[in-house]
Amino acid sequence: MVDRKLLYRWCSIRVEDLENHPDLKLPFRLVKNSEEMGELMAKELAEDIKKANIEGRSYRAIIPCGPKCWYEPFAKYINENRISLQNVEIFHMDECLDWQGNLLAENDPYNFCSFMKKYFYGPILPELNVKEENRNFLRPNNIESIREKIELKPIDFTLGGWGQDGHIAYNQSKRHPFCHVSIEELKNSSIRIQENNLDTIITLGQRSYGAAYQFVPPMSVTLGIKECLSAKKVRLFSDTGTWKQTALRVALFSDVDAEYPMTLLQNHPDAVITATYETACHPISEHPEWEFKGINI
Ligand SMILES: N[C@@H]1[C@@H](O)[C@H](O)[C@@H](COP(=O)(O)O)O[C@@H]1O
Repeated sequence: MVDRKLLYRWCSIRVEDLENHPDLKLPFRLVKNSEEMGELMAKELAEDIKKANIEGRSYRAIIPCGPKCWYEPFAKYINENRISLQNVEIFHMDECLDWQGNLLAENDPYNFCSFMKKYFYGPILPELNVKEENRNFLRPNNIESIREKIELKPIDFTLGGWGQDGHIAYNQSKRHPFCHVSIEELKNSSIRIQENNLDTIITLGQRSYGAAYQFVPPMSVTLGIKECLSAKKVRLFSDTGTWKQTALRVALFSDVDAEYPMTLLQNHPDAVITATYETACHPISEHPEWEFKGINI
């Protein structure tokens, strides 16, 4: 469990001092805003695919539903530069489910598959687009076949975001009173269906529905940490501000800790975290006068 005194120290670092901070556990990039981040995400993935095309090899990527700022620039970059995605295989990292573990309604805002069809595949020119059979959406009934497909060949790139507890895909901190998950178990976690944590549901309700947590899907199917971190490159990005600020500090400065799954990125040979200025700020760093008993007094 994260030590509160350490957490206070990490959250006290001014945003201006984060990049190149001597205590960083892994590379960190700061970008101005969503626009700059979307362009960077789009270009990094597109250029990596272009390189694979030139080398004449197929390309496999795990991608998220959110951050959302990169879909439009990605399609634009692909279309304008005529980069073919015909040899690309995509694995979608997670999907939301209802309380019985079933898929959501097609137009539910948390139906990741519907969203990705519309905003990721939709604007890409048909002759360049990823083939239908290479679009791997996670569903409650295809866990084994997706697992086998992923194990078949290495993944080139994992592009992702993170959640309030530093979850990658939906690999949340396991807070069950009777079931404890060690760092090693978390690291080897694979595709599964699960109940989402209460704090995940509350924060999603707050950000999407004016705190109406009643509309937030309570379950999910997710790639495990094992699949997500199996990629040669892992790039996590966030532009969604306050609900990601503390997880970012923990990811950047904490030792590996199962309470914040993102800290496992430290064990990856080529992982980079990128955040917008707003996401990298922290209220504690802006208020050195705040007093917390037993922590700074
Ligand atoms: N489980 C999903 C992740 O797969 C996604 O990457 C993240 C993006 O969040 P945002 O849209 O705030 O960047 O949201 C949730 O945590």
